[in-house]
Amino acid sequence: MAAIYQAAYRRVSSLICRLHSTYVRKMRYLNELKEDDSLCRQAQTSGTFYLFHNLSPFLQKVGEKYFVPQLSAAEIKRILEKFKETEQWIEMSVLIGCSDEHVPRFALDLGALEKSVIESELKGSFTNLQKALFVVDGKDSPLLASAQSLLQWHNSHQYCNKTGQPTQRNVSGSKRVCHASGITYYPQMSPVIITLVSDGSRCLLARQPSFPQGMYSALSGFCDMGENVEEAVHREVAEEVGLEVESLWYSSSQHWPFPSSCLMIACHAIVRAQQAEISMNKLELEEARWFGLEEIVEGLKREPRSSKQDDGSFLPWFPPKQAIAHQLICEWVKQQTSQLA
Ligand SMILES: NC(=O)C1=CN([C@@H]2O[C@H](COP(=O)(O)OP(=O)(O)OC[C@H]3O[C@@H](n4cnc5c(N)ncnc54)[C@H](O)[C@@H]3O)[C@@H](O)[C@H]2O)C=CC1
Ligand SMILES: [Mg+2]
Repeated sequence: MAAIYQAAYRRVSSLICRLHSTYVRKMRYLNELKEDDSLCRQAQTSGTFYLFHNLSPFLQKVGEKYFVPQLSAAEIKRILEKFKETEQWIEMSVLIGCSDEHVPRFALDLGALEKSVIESELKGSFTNLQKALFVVDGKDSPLLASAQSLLQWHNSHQYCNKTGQPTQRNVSGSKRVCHASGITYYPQMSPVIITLVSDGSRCLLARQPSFPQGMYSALSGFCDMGENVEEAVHREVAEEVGLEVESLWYSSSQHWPFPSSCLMIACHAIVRAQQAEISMNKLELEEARWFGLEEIVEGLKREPRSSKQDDGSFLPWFPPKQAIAHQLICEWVKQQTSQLA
């Protein structure tokens, strides 16, 4: 009897497994790789690798386009042999995802090896992440950003905060453990709110002194300990421009690797048109002002290069489409235009 139940159970389980979508199977496989060291070690032999050098990703240029090559384990071994290094280096890679066909993807930083040798061998160049994110295909930039953030996290968490002893990573790189204290460290992100404030017909954009000339963006700020998203939006708007938010709603979120792993939580906020006088915090901002719809539409068309005028001043332009600030601004334009229609 028990055997009949077992057989029936196996049939139902395998049917459920087949019914699972490609996405669900992929996520379950990735989770297994994170947890199971021997499975992950085996996966490294059949996976593909994104290369980094001191946290700069490796890109290849074909014509005017930049690509992020995925190298096989065999190609990595060939490069390592050039340096008379062993394939043990592959163990320093971190798991960053997998294809729909379950080919795992890893990121590996070869920062200790001579950059120019790798570049000429693989015919490409290690490019600063800030530049790389804006020149590669849209689907590759989130992958590069999260891979670099994870590599950076490992670099800065080599030692236990409590004992000062070296921490040991698991094979996938999803955590580090201090065996002396038993503390497990997981990769961290800092929550940051980014808010496009509107008074109903205009939106508020600001400049930090570090921004490139002419660029304006939505207000942003790190969440304080214990704060929820709504409280952080209210506080940042009050702190930076002296306004009181009446209502707000969530738009979307984005992982942002600068300065190190932020989770950008994007919201729209409304302030009362009668109480919209800006009182700017000069310690944080260089300029903050209201923009009308027309000026925003013009600014969205403007390239950073074309923003400089003959008298040396700069016309306003906004963050590129890879930044969530851009999305907030486009959503506001859509909202305003639909109101006008
Ligand atoms: N993807 C996007 O569209 C945009 C992303 N950002 C990102 O948002 C982040 C935060 O924006 P800000 O307006 O500069 O923040 P902010 O208004 O909170 O000011 C930054 C200051 O906050 C303090 N701070 C508090 N917690 C911090 C933490 N965990 N890490 C670092 N500093 C902390 C520091 O004193 C720092 O100088 C920046 O890293 C920036 O790169 C900003 C605008 C657009
Ligand atoms: Mg700020």
